[in-house]
Amino acid sequence: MLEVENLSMRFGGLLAVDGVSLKISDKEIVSIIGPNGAGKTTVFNCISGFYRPTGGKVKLDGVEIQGLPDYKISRKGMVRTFQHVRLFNSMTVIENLLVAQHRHVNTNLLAGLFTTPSYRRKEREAMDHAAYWLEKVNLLDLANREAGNLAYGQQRRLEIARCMVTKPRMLMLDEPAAGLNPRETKDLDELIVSLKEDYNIAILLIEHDMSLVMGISDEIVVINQGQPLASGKPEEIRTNPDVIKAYLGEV
Ligand SMILES: Nc1ncnc2c1ncn2[C@@H]1O[C@H](COP(=O)(O)OP(=O)(O)OP(=O)(O)O)[C@@H](O)[C@H]1O
Repeated sequence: MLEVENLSMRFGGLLAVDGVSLKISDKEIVSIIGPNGAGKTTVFNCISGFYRPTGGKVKLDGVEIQGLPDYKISRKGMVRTFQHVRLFNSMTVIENLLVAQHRHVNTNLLAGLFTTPSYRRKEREAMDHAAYWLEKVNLLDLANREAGNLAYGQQRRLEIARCMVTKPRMLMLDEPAAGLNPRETKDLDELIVSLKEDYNIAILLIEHDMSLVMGISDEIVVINQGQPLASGKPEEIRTNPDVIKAYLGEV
């Protein structure tokens, strides 16, 4: 589905990403790991259209999409979360999901002004869809709370629901377990696996929690100082001497 070939990104004199390649198929979980500052988020930013890569290709179903703006990439079904939660804090939980759906579909201004039957039907569908995903991430009871008042773990789940209401093919999660307690991490683990198994979503994950990564990934890509260090199945990565050295070097 998605192929990243020889990606590079330069910021002035710093080559933050240098020759990174990866592939992800439908219904696959691929994780990008590496020490702090390795270039993981920069890879995400290049794939999701926040940066125009300096070099390399990003292909979706064989079609090059590198350099397209983020909103066009998300309309192709590739959506992401951020390292730091970005919700509309003063809106309610459910409003956050309704806005996400509106921003994703082209809504007709006139239909909205005159509240035509088709507009009302779409509104109802959006509401049902939002409620469905709130239930799935265990936030339905909190639908009318202000998003900014939710606990941190709940905000992270709301972010995932906000991606899912747009019916993506691929979800890109940037450190979703950061700041979660063990119970919340376990719930997140189950949620991610369910998105893959039950909704056929491809998931690209950046995560520092190694037990989460090792437990759910089909494939792991390791980058170090912007460059590819290793890639393979979790058991291959766990025992790879170069990977062990890169991580020990960080401590
Ligand atoms: N917009 C930018 N301008 C200049 N330098 C940047 C920019 N974004 C990232 N960098 C630099 O690129 C390098 C890689 O950063 P990046 O955030 O991609 O790493 P990371 O692997 O995601 O790190 P972490 O695990 O700490 O989040 C770092 O040296 C960082 O300072």
